[in-house]
Amino acid sequence: MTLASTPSAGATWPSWVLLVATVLVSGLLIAGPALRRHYPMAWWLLLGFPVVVFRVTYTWRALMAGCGLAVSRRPALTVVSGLVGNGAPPPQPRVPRRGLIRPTAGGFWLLVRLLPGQVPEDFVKSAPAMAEDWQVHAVRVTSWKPGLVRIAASMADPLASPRVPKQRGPGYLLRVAVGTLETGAAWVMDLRRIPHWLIVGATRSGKSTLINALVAGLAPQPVALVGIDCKGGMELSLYEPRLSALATNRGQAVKLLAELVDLTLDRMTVCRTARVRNIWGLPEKERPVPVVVIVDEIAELFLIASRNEKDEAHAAGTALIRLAQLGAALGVFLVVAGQRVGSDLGPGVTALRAQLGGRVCHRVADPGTAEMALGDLNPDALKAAQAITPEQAGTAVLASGDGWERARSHLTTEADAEAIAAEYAHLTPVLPALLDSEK
Ligand SMILES: Nc1ncnc2c1ncn2[C@@H]1O[C@H](COP(=O)(O)OP(=O)(O)OP(=O)(O)O)[C@@H](O)[C@H]1O
Repeated sequence: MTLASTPSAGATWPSWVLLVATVLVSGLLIAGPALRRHYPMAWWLLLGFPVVVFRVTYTWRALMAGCGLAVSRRPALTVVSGLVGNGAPPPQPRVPRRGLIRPTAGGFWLLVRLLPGQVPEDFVKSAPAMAEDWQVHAVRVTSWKPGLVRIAASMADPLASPRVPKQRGPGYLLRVAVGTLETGAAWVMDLRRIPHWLIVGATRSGKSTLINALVAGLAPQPVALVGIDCKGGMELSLYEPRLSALATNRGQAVKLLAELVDLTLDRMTVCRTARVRNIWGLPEKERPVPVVVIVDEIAELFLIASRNEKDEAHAAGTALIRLAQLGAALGVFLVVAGQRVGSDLGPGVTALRAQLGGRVCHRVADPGTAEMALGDLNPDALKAAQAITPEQAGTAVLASGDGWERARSHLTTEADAEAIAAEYAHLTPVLPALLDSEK
């Protein structure tokens, strides 16, 4: 009995194999472009991914050796003395062991076990070489756990045309999907997890678009939105029907911030009386409405031109810092945006930054602003932020205590945000404590 599997040299392929292969290849040639357009994931899994797996497997050893990540098997002594192995071919160097290559929506990832003496940074340095060898858009290396690194590759820039998910209903309280992360996952600003945010970016970098997306997501929720826009309200007045209060110059801002501090202190008394540590511990009926304070152009609050302004700027800075310190537990959240944020705006800025745990850095005009936004949390993220080009408006580097990543906001135009604010104007909570400040 003969077992026909792989034809030996000189043997011809059975005609049915040739027929199936011809049908498959012609089918792919005809239906391929449509499959790729309409079912990109199926296309990627059927054709792109197997090719990539082959490429990674085939180049792994040479790549590791080329990047200096392979380790010689010879004991150091034999290398020095040349006593052993004379004439024999040298043993192959050891390369780091890799795990299964797993597909993601727009790329793949794998885990790699470090060899003795290696650290994750050795692999981070080799990421550009991996991207070149595997012909992918970018490779990111992150430390997985001691002894392991995670290598993630993306085939194309997922931020070039991010997919906008359909928003269904108001979603979770204080949680808004404002864009897409580099991994293809949703970029969610969750104010209950990270209550205060600093958003920086040069002019036309995408700050307002991000705030539009945030306001559009918060407008249908039972939250109060408060605006401080000292550029005469040019940016935030668009959402005025949905704002519980709006300050359009520094005098009003100082007053409004003082009232917000008072409101926070009142809530503190309520919590203390009820013996709970934050407003979330109160029964739902007694829980005060969460307040999200959006400050556009922080520099307008801090800039000083005369002695009189110095007192106002100081008062505004102190109130913001107090809100940031007390607010998270008492349902007051801060989103502070600015084009240029530096320590030259005054000592209050650095103190405030320390309280703003979430950082979003769009393209910036000066390295100092990127340093201010990211430097204290993730110095590695600085390079990524400085590489954002004007053509990539809306792209930003996000940093928090957990790490950093690139993301792009959904393009929410001013008209969209304005329409959403008008649609949900009836949900605007009335905050008696803020009624004194000019709306
Ligand atoms: N996420 C995005 N996707 C696509 N395009 C974007 C995105 N964000 C911004 N843009 C483009 O960049 C332009 C400027 O964005 P935006 O007004 O948000 O910048 P800005 O930083 O607020 O500028 P300024 O400080 O001058 O107000 C937008 O009109 C839009 O065309």
